[in-house]
Amino acid sequence: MRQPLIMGNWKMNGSREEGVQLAKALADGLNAGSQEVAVCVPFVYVSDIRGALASSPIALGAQNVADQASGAYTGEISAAMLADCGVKYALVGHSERRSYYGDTSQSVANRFCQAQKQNVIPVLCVGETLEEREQDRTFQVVDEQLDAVIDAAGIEAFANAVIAYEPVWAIGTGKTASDEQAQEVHQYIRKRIADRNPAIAEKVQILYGGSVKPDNAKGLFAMPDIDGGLVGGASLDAKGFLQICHSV
Ligand SMILES: O=C[C@H](O)COP(=O)(O)O
Repeated sequence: MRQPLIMGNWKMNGSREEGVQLAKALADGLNAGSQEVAVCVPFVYVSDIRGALASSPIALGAQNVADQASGAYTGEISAAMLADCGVKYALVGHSERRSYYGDTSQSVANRFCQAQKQNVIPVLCVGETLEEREQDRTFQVVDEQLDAVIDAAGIEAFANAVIAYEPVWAIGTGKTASDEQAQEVHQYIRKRIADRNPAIAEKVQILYGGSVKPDNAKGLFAMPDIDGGLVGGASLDAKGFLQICHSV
């Protein structure tokens, strides 16, 4: 049985004070349940949010991690620095990183490996654009994004990683994949992992991301291969995010 995981991704939003208030509201409002909850916050607020979450089970995540261990890489944040600040998860390969900042499959694979070396759990984001879906290339795109990491890190690395399927056309658009559309790709990803290692496939959490809201979370999370959500916009509102967390 896989533990459900609900992860908020605050992206580049909010002030320090707003982040602390949001974290405190989540800590106060979260009912004990079977699910794990995490928030991926802006790097500069990691320590403040860590303080606000101190007495809660909510885990801390980062939105990216450097593809190198240390050195002259101006502006980058290493996995060791994240670990040092109590960060448990780091997103790698979010579509906004791939499309706006040129993160390649190779650099995503390097980020994944760097995170694992420091015991930060990488959350590998994969997903197709609308154009790719319309060209019937969804599975091919997901294969390429997954394989780059499997080739670099080895399939065993997925025993300690999370995958997030995020169709780019559903991110921040209000258009959610239907429960069945999302399940189809999640099942495909799990099968792809199972072809190499069935035990790891059974265990790996695969989250859905793309306009998850309080009113669609329950249906998505009820699908057999959807183990929770990576929630963007709706994670900025404590009441709505808590409703999503309580939907599993
Ligand atoms: O990381 C989260 C995803 O990009 C989804 O964002 P969204 O819930 O605003 O569509």
